[in-house]
Amino acid sequence: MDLDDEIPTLVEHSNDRVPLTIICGFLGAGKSTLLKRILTERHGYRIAVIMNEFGDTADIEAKTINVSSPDDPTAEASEEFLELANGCLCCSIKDVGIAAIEKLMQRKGAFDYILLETTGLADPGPIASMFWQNEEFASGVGKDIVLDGVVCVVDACFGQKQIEEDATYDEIGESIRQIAGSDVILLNKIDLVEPVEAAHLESAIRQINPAAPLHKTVRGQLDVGSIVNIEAYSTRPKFPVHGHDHNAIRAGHDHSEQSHYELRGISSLQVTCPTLGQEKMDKLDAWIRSVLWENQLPEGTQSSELQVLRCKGLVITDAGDQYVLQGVRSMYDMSLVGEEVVGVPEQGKLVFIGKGLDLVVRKSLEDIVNS
Ligand SMILES: Nc1nc2c(ncn2[C@@H]2O[C@H](COP(=O)(O)OP(=O)(O)OP(=O)(O)O)[C@@H](O)[C@H]2O)c(=O)[nH]1
Repeated sequence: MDLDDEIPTLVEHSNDRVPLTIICGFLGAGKSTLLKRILTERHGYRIAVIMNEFGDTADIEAKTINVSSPDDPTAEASEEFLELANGCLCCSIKDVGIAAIEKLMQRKGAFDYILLETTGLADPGPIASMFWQNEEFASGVGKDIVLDGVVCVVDACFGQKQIEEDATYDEIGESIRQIAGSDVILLNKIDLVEPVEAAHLESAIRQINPAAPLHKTVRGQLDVGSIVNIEAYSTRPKFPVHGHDHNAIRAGHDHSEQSHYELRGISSLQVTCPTLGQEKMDKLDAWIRSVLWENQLPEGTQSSELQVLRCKGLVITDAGDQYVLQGVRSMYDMSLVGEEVVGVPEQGKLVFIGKGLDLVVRKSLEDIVNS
């Protein structure tokens, strides 16, 4: 295989793009409830929401605008736009693919943010990759859009069961992929479970994705600012501090009852790193390329089924420069943080989420950053 063919080119984003957040989540977890709330609440954002169905929105004060083509009257039933009193624009389209987004972008100017519900598109990875990296897309409708982040709604009632079922398959299950690939997690329907159950599920989620902030919600009630404009793909990652570390399971070190997720499903690897000189930066880059592109360690060590779904990090050089690592599957970007960021942390941090991130992989990475 010619590796050069496989190297993805990252798209340069211009500033006047409309940010887009992908909302994924388990079936019935509360994605539509969250979106409907956003569509009716006064929050000051002009958000275009793409969802597959309106459901019972008769109570939403709105006028229906039919944008279907006169040449294609059959499209009438499947595409609808509602302009809402709070400035939001609701877009109901059966297919949430490119065509839907193209239709929406014809109304550019009517909104300054897009929320995309991924009903029927269980794994957010491919769509996140499309907005982030796909050059063909970027030269078309994508030139007006920038990926802001991925939000996952987890059902507090059934999330635990879902994760456990997914963890028993050889392949990484959908719910685990969703949690792994997200930048913000909503643990919804918290009103329906006992605190101890919620804590248990939170631990399982933390084990899969320790890097995403988690909000416990009832009917998706939270500050809209917690899920929009988080700039997950363009700023320094904000690693949450977990208050209950005895609950938060650290991958690779915990042998509690939940460690079977690590064996069968996916786990995370977190490594703090001191400031790095150029040589170590180069080695780190080579390590990331090997792991993300070739699914193996640079020294050629075969690690069982190594596969990274998501990575994030902050790396600080000896010169005080800060680089942000962002990765979705095989794509990654290591970009210099602009001077507008005040204050340089003393150490960096790297988080990898995926399969096969065992102690051998940890040691290989630690050897580079700590040597
Ligand atoms: N008690 C309770 N019910 C909720 C909550 N959030 C949503 N629901 C209910 O759960 C059901 C499913 O919610 P939806 O918002 O349709 O879920 P969804 O994720 O969009 O579902 P799909 O599109 O089918 O995947 C609905 O009956 C909601 O009213 C919550 O926090 N608490």
